[in-house]
Amino acid sequence: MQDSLGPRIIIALDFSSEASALALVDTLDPKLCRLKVGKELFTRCGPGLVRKLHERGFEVFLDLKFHDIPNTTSAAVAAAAELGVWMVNVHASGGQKMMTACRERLESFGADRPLLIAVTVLTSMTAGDLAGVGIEDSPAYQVNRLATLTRSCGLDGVVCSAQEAPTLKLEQGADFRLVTPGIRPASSEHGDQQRVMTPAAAIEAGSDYLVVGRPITQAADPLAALRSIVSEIS
Ligand SMILES: O=c1ccn([C@@H]2O[C@H](COP(=O)(O)O)[C@@H](O)[C@H]2O)c(=O)[nH]1
Repeated sequence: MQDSLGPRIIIALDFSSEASALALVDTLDPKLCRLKVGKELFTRCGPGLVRKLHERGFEVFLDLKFHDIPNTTSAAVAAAAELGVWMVNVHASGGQKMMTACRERLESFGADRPLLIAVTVLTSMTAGDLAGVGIEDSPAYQVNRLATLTRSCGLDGVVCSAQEAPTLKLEQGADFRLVTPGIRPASSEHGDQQRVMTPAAAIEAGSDYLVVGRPITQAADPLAALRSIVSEIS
């Protein structure tokens, strides 16, 4: 699906080496997808790998989920902006002062700044997992609470599951970006994901960007798996 949002699929490059990540990337087309670099690949390969993805024409979501004091976190998102990434994220549970500091720090990058979004409740978590960290509310309630805080700090959107997307689109507005992992084509195993949805249902629910990892990266033919998802949401 191509519209004003650009490619809606973000492939999670959860690989343990640059060689394995680039072997996949070199089969892909930047017109069909963006790429996500997360904690393992970035910790192993660093900013140089992000530059190689940029050289190949891909926009990069740097998914490091920063969570620290405002001074530290805002400096980290500025470093991501200097790297030229398309999107960067923090944890909404870092709170109002941390998120506001990050948003303000990115203002100096003007129109070239990355999109800044916040993680609400991880898609691997259930109500029971939330209770285990002292939150007795449902995932849907907690996601909406953190999304409201995120929007009030002026961020561009949140990471949530597609199951929460219909409520968030209504309550937070159409322009507030919803980035949804936990995407599972009907035939795919859920693995550690708990709050899941199929690609077509996620778009129908109001997701702006679908984060897809293993259903593509572990497929026998990753490009065919990507094309199948692009076709499903078109
Ligand atoms: O709530 C969240 C936040 C981030 N992720 C990340 O998305 C991908 C999902 O990969 P799959 O293989 O499709 O499960 C992965 O990189 C996570 O770190 C998430 O799943 N949920």
